[in-house]
Amino acid sequence: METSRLLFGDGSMLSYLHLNSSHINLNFLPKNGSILSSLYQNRPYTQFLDQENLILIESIATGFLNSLTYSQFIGILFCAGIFFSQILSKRPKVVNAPYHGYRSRFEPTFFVQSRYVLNAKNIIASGYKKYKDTPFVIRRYDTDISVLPKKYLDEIRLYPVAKLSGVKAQNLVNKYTYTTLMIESNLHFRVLQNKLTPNLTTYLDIAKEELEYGWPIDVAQPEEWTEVDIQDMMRMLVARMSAKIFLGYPACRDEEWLRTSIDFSINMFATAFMLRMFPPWMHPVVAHLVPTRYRLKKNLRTARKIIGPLMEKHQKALASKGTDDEIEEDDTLLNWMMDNGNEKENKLPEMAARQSVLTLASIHTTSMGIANMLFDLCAHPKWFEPLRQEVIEVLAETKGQMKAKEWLPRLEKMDSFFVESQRFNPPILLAPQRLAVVDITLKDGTRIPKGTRLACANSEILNDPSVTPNPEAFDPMRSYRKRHETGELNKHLAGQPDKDNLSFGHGKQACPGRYFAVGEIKMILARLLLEFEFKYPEGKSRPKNFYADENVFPDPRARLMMRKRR
Ligand code: HEM
Repeated sequence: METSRLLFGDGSMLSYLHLNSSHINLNFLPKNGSILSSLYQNRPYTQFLDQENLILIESIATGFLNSLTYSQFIGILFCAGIFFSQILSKRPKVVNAPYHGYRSRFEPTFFVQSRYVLNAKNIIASGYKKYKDTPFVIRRYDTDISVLPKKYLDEIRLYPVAKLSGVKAQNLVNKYTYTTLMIESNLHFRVLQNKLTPNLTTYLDIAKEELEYGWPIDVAQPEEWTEVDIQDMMRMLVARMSAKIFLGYPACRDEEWLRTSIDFSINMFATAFMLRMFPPWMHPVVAHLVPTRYRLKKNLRTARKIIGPLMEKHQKALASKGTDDEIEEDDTLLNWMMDNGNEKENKLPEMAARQSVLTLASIHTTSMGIANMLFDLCAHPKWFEPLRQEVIEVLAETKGQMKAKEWLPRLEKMDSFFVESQRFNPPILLAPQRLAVVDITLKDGTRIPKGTRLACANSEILNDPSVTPNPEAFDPMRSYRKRHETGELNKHLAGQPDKDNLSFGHGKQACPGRYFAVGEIKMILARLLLEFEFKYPEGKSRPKNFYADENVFPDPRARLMMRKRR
């Protein structure tokens, strides 16, 4: 039988394991002495354990270890590693803030962290209810998160990114998901803030061209009621529209890029989620065992293959300016990034990774927003007609031209519906999230040590009766009424962060793509409402949301029935 040996102990004690293909055989030396007695000799424990007890404990331990297979043994070592590093790792928190989520004071932290994976909603909700106006701390595998009450938001938002960083608080385990570049430079943020948002309606019109192209391809066109995967359809449409504004033609028609941009987010999320379950010291090993990380690498290779020629083309176009052979090109965000990026940012691997990161931020969040609105409409079908009528009226007013500048602010009821749908289905339960880069003391003396993870319970704030009266009721015209009753027509709109609605984050670091997202969502929903009818399949109702830590998803198995409008 083939055996291998692992040396155990501290040299003075020669003990070794014989490992064969199935089970572990322990041969401890010295043979007659006991491993425990060797271990404990000259230690104070010997006062409490006589020789007989030590031998008994040793024989139980030896028997147990002998019964293990090699892989079980490694598994146990692995779990023990995780367990102890959870206990020993340094996890800064707001000073004096209580931990929340324990069932009893004897419950091991590892159990609380494990419960958080699927049960974050209940843990955050009960913490918010209990502590509301004071900070409390929740425990995730990889970190503790100090949840701040909203009274601190005005103060927090004034801190610059160098002191309270949103990007450093992202849960992407950057080193192993190739996203360190997001921390090193904010080109992806600047392009959205300085180019996309100031030219919002121009880019929405550009995106609309791609919507029209993709419509007959991605959206089923059934004459009779047909079951469809609406989430998949929406992802594809949004991926096209994003590709159009970021990369332009022909990349926006390249099936390989569209698939890659959708898959990248899934692989990134799955990789980061897996890694967060293990302590950082295990990441160099575990990262190699996570299959989605290999897919992520493949996605990045594809991104480089597709984006490389686009970058070359832009360089050539720049060189041709003012010559007789001037090269024409699309007005893309990639071009802006190249024109405004430094040498490092303009290197192909970095640019390709950054474009991929932008798809991560934009595609799934937006497509989930549309799918959720359709799920809510089917659950409350009386709202189909008012929203549809609004679209028809706006079309009539804008003489069917539907330029974004004109229709975007007019779809007020749809806007209000989205705000309510997002209240019930936030993409994340904790927003904004920040990492304290330095020690901070707030005006009331609250101390936030460097390294503390901070967040607000956005979903709980939105569902607080003091913010949203009768929060259990799905009342999609809440923000519409609020705006018209108070005359604050430019407030309470979707995508406008305020202290009571943190769905897109808060302050200067709030989502830089939010206005584009809202525009895209309205554009797609308007056309769906004009052309189709929707309902749930027989016997089905609104699908429940899924939770993974604080992230929220619609059930991926959920289906809708659709047919062309009659
Ligand atoms: C319904 C759709 C969307 C939702 C709910 C959403 C939500 C968010 C939230 C909550 C944040 C964190 C903000 C903070 O920490 O204060 C964020 C960040 C971000 N979002 Fe969005 N987002 C959406 C769509 C988009 C789109 C369409 C884009 C791009 C066009 C985009 C680009 C980004 C980027 C780049 C960041 C990270 C900024 C940074 O590096 O700090 N998002 N988003």
